[in-house]
Amino acid sequence: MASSALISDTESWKDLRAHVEEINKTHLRDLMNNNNRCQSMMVEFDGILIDYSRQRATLDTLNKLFSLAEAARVKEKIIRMFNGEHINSTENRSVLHIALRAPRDAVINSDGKNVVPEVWHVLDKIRDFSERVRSGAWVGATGKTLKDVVAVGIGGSFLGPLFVHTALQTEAEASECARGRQLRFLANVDPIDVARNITGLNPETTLVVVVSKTFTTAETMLNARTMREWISSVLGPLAVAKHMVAVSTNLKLVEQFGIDPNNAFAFWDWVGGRYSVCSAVGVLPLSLQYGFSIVEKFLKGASSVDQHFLSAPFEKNIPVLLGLLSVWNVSFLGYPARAILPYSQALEKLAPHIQQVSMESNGKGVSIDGVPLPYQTGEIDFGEPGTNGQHSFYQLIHQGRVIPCDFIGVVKSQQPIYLKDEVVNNHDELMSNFFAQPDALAYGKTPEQLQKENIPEHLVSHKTFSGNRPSLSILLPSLNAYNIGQLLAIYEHRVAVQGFVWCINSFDQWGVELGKSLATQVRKQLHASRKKGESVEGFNFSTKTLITRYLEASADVPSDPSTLLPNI
Ligand SMILES: O=P(O)(O)OC[C@H]1O[C@H](O)[C@H](O)[C@@H](O)[C@@H]1O
Repeated sequence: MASSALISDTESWKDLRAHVEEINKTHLRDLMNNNNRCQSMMVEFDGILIDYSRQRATLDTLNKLFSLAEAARVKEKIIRMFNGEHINSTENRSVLHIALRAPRDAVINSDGKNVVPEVWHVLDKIRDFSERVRSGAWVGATGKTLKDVVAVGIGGSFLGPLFVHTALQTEAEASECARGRQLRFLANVDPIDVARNITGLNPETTLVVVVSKTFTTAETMLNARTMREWISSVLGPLAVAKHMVAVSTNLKLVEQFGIDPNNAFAFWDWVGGRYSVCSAVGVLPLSLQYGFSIVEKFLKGASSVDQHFLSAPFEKNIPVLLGLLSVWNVSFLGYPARAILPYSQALEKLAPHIQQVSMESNGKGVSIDGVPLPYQTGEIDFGEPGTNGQHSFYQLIHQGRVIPCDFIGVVKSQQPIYLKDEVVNNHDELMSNFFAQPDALAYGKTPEQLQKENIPEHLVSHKTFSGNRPSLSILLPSLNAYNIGQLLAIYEHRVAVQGFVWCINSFDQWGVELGKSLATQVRKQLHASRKKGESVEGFNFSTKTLITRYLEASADVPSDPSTLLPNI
């Protein structure tokens, strides 16, 4: 395919389009009868088992998807990514989050320079710093150990670390290492988030980590100034040096903010924000909480999947298979959404993190060459842990819209409970649902079955399940730091594969800019109206009315600085 031609004009794409008719003739309950098909739709790597037999696909579909991958030059694009080529062309950058978790002796070049030694230089610095803080060798301004950490950051500088932290919190080894310590995340510029995060904390024993790739993000910088104020109002301005550190690619702005550059942890422009959890963005706060050796296991898990992604043939390549199946669901079967359903409370922040990774990466309107696309890219990701979701939105998934689901289960619970009078243990109960739901979606329930059960006639249609609803099952052996790293990398690379097939740039995010610049205009107006009494001008009727109402109705809100600190 020539670089400017559209993937949707290729024979492979057209072939898949035509193939939909074929697939529409078959119900999943019939496809599931073919054991050979099902067996070949299971793939295993490094302890992880993926079962995609409940996708509305046959082996023929898979072969056609492999042809599409060839037409889109997916293999070549993967290699270019690993080789550090500037595949993020609109920002003229490499995309090398894989280098963040590469072994110390690996060689990964960006712009002719091996980046691995720099990565390990920062990792060693984090190991050293986090050990000093945890052991009490580094103390706060009043000589007390810093046992609590508030990580200030938003978007990619927040969601990934929050996901990993939430997943590790109940893991036996990690929680033992975190004993007596707290890690909190301040993301939203909403003052309520400030209040919630500092309530119960003492500045004397708190370390604030300001995390921002650019160090210009409005919300993060305001929250960082608020935290600086919180510390210095109690401990004096000199205490900031002992109580605030930073993670950024922009070390100049870190220094201007007043954080000692020696206490700044660098990363690089070849790390996209939403792909940055394996950089100091995640590694620093997580090492402070759990110790570096736990976080190193997380990096190793991710690295193992990186190697698999680079080297496994497509037929056995988990991120490639999952990515191609997502393209099949979105672009050919026409399903615009995907539900991420972990049967593990520890994975409750997986869906919010993948939402950003996937939707910010692949929600694009033009090809990587800037050509408007005649097909939709990206999907609407959402999710909640099971079984909670079953009692909430699953009704729609079972009888309303068709939404391909990712079911994620874990063989060994982080916190097993065995009650002596119960038939099954608590984790078995959870997993019974994990195994049952995909079949309920795939098979459904026919009117004939209901009639045999003597269901009253007027309820038969209400109780009918059409079935034929696709899902895939991901079974992890356990949920430790290593497995969490594997899961992360599977999703990251899957998103990349989708973007490679759709021929978009999955590594920029121009779509977030417009709203930000309009907010700047509003911010100026709020300031001018409040301080100088200027009337609201330069907005459309609707926005002017709303802003005016806001200003008028909030005129009596006190502006005494002391009221900005928590009141709960
Ligand atoms: O890390 P920062 O530079 O503060 O950026 C934080 C976030 O804000 C931006 O608006 C982008 O949408 C995100 O991709 C990014 O992760």
